[in-house]
Amino acid sequence: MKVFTVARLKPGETKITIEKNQLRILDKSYEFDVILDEQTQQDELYVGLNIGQLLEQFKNGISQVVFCYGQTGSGKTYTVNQLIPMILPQILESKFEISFSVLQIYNEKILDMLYKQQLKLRYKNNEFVPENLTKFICHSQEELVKLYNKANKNRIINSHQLNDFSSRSHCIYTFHGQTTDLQCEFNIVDLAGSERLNQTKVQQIQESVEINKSLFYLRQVIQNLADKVQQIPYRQSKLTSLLKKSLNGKSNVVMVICLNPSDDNLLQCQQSAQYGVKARQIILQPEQQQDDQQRQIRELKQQIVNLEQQLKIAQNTIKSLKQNQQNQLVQQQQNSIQMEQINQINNLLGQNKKLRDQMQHINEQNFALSQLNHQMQNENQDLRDKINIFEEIISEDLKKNKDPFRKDWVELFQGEGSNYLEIIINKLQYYKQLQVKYNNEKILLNPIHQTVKNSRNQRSFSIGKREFKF
Ligand SMILES: Nc1ncnc2c1ncn2[C@@H]1O[C@H](COP(=O)(O)OP(=O)(O)OP(=O)(O)O)[C@@H](O)[C@H]1O
Repeated sequence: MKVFTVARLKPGETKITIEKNQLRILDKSYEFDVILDEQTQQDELYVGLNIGQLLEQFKNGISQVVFCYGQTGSGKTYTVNQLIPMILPQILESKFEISFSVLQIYNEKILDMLYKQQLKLRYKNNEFVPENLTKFICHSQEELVKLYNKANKNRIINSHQLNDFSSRSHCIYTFHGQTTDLQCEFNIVDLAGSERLNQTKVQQIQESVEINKSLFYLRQVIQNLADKVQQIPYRQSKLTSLLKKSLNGKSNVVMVICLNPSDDNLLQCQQSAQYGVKARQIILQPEQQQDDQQRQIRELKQQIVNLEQQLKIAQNTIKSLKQNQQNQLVQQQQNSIQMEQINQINNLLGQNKKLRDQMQHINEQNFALSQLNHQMQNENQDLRDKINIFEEIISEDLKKNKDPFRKDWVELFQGEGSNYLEIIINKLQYYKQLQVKYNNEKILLNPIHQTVKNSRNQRSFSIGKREFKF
């Protein structure tokens, strides 16, 4: 897509001829997309400039810029004045919030036409922006008309030799469209007239020098854009700086070449037409402009949402960690209680084992004791039997007056003594020892009483109820 170029002829006698979209000026031909002759009416201007389509594109967020270029008195302001009233009612019929601003560049100074103040140019986000430019938000056509008239009233107009109502400044009318995420502009640029210096009064020379200088730089920018030169010298003038965003290829551009076709202006017409032809070579790729500020706000808002979500997750994590910590504490307490219980159980088991060992030992002792008891009882019984036998024998012997210490008794207790008395004493000692060993338990039925010595140094002992003295 290229810059759309339109040639518009001001009414008047002329030698310029039109063949389809070719303009013949003197010996040269110039091709345009559309040529509007001197008879063109306002509605035909609307169609010729394709305004309906420009407005549609604007409503889709694509910026538009219409330049009116030409020598002084060629009908630039006339064209702009026809154009803007046709745009006003329709531009409000969009999804955008519309605000309106007007600025002019006069002697390289930028002036706010709605607030009458000089503005500074600031380089921001790769663009030149007039600082503090007044933008009035408009909701009705009447508001827009009022502002438009106010701006025109403030515009610096000077009478000079060539045009009694010549505008000596470049003027940029801008409709700003803004949605939450898109911003676009519809710019109408009424350039100051190019003229030859020798045709101007001396006191207006400074104005003309500045105008011609800025138009020269604009021509240079357009030449470089057409030739696809990498470095475009936008910074050389306020005009080219401000038009950078319109000419950077992302906006749709319409160039209206206004021609005053009278005979003494034919060379000027050739220069202007040549300018249009050059502009027609510029390649454009119009696209929607994201509102960087809004985009940043949106991104920041999204970041806030993300951070809030992360915060929530972190809070939940902390909560569950605390819960876990508490659970762990409870678990630890339970574990220590369980450990204590286990230790107690182990202690009890240890004690139990000791007790069982003791029990086992006691059982073994009991078993040994019962065996010993059994053995003692047997021995006791044996002894009783022997004592009974002794008693019988002794009583028999006593009856028969026989010596009770007979040798045959000793045979009965073989190995336990050499005589009856020794045998009895040994047995008594043995039973004593057993009594001491087994805690004086009366496990023995001791029928034999201890021997004692009497005053006559007689020893006696008793067996059962009997007493023996010797
Ligand atoms: N198409 C047209 N039909 C009728 N009159 C026109 C037309 N174009 C321009 N004129 C008249 O020509 C005169 C100069 O036009 P205009 O002021 O628009 O020129 P200009 O290019 O803006 O000049 P300057 O650059 O000096 O401001 C005005 O009186 C205007 O009414």
